[in-house]
Amino acid sequence: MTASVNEAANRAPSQSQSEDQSQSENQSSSTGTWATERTQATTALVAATRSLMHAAATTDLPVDDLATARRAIESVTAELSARARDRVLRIPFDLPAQVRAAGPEAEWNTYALNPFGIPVRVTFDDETSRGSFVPGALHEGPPDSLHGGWSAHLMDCMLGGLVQATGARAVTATLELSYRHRVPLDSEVSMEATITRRDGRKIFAEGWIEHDGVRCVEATALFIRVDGISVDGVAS
Ligand SMILES: CCCCCCCCCCCCCCCC(=O)SCCNC(=O)CCNC(=O)[C@H](O)C(C)(C)COP(=O)(O)OP(=O)(O)OC[C@H]1O[C@@H](n2cnc3c(N)ncnc32)[C@H](O)[C@@H]1OP(=O)(O)O
Repeated sequence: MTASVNEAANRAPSQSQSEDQSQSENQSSSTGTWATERTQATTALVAATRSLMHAAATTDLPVDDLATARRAIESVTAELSARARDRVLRIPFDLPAQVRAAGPEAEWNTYALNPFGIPVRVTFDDETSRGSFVPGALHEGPPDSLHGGWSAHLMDCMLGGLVQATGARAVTATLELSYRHRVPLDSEVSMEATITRRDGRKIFAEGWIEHDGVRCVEATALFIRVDGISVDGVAS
């Protein structure tokens, strides 16, 4: 079951070669026909780009080699930009809900289509979600520690993704974090999110980031339902 959901999460729309591909891909997301070669290829390209970002920021090669590498990267950038969309590909809005419905073994791989976001493997169990990832050099704030802004990104994604997985069209109204301990780099951290209360359009949730049994970051958030707004997909 996990495999089939992940395959779906990594598949793309079927009209990848059409002139109007950007619109087709974004609009097809709510119909379940988005799974084709394009999203798989984009997922692989995004993963390679993430590795490139890490390598570019941490390389210790001689300076002359850096100029050579830069020219190679600029060449690939020009090639990819020859035909571009305005926005990144979006996942279907209901993908997290599909994963949640598939059971606690099924995984949602976040940010498969956007190298800027932190990719997290998320599982759902009723009104709780869990995820893990290994922060690295690109995520550093204080020395050897996760930047607090990335913690906020992670918590918003965990809590917001859980809300989305319950089928609610909602946006974050407030997100409050307590940074209790630094989050070290290069070591796996675990995360959890739970919906704690609903009150009309309001959905309250809380979550945390934990390392080695220590709860480093705690978050509470308020989401407001915006049911009148129709969305085909979301960029995560
Ligand atoms: C963005 C547009 C496209 C959306 C498409 C569909 C979305 C489905 C895709 C989801 C994808 C995942 C998303 C990931 C999480 C993000 O990253 S979301 C992005 C960050 N968040 C935003 O951009 C939200 C910006 N803010 C807003 O759009 C509006 O302020 C809100 C939150 C919708 C509220 O505006 P409103 O609908 O006019 O609500 P309003 O009637 O003023 O208030 C309703 C109630 O909420 C309370 N409330 C409202 N705001 C607050 C607040 N900040 N603090 C405390 N209470 C508040 C009010 O006091 C009121 O309470 P009651 O009086 O009923 O007790």
